Amino acid sequence: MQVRVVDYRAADAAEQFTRSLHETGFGVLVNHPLPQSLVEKIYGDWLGFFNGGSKHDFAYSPETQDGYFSTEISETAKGHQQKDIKEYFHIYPWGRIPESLKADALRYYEIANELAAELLSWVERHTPADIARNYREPLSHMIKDSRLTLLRVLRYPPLTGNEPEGSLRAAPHGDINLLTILPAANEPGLQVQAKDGSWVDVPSDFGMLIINIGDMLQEASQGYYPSTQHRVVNPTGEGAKKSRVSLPLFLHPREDVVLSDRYTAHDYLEERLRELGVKK
Ligand SMILES: O=C(O)CCC(=O)C(=O)O
Ligand SMILES: [Fe+2]
Repeated sequence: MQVRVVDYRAADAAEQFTRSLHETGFGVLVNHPLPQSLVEKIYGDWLGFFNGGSKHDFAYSPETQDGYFSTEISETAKGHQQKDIKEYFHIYPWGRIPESLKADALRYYEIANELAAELLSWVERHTPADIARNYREPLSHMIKDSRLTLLRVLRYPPLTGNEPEGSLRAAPHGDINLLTILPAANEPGLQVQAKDGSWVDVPSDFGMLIINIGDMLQEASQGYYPSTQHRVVNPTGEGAKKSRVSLPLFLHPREDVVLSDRYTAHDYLEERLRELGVKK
């Protein structure tokens, strides 16, 4: 399996890109409109935040899910026993954000959200009619005025050598939401699972943008767009001494959106957060 790298400016970009999403659950864009200088500034500034002590003043709220998630309470991927080796901060425009990091974070949130909405409209336009018939409302409508779209700043600390046997920076998982957009991280490690079970590196040259389908869109599209398992593997050699920073935006529908006969977005999210161990 090879995840397609598509030029955002190409005339057939939407077609190529959505085909990759249909076939693999993943797509990669180059020449996209997210400013790389802003991404790099956010990586650098937040690395400073994670290296400092004030992060503990922002301990996450289980109720609202905003704030800082330490390595101790970090997610345990669905079906796994070990916690991931990561810490992260959840940014919502209405949530708590460190004052000195706020302006850049909100600017990025807005630009990334706008691009994600455009990519979702590509997905919608390239859904076969017999599948699209079952969307309860247009996909582009599902995200309008959503308070739940979430920007996560992730920091995977350098490895100490004392990590529990078998634990990974991020164990295999599918994302919960509709669509995720993720600028390439500052270090490698992201892999996607092929249909034969093998793990394949996702093209992640610095500056590329990685997009993947989440479980909610898989549910709403009856599997036409698959939410593919992915993971972040542990580095070896020199790489093990370095932090890895990444910045996924998880595009979420409004919570009253009906995804399928089985689920509203609200019920789906609650169930998944309980499974991850970050909600009671
Ligand atoms: O850090 C990465 O590259 C991927 C992160 C991820 O898959 C997630 O947080 O859901
Ligand atoms: Fe993920």
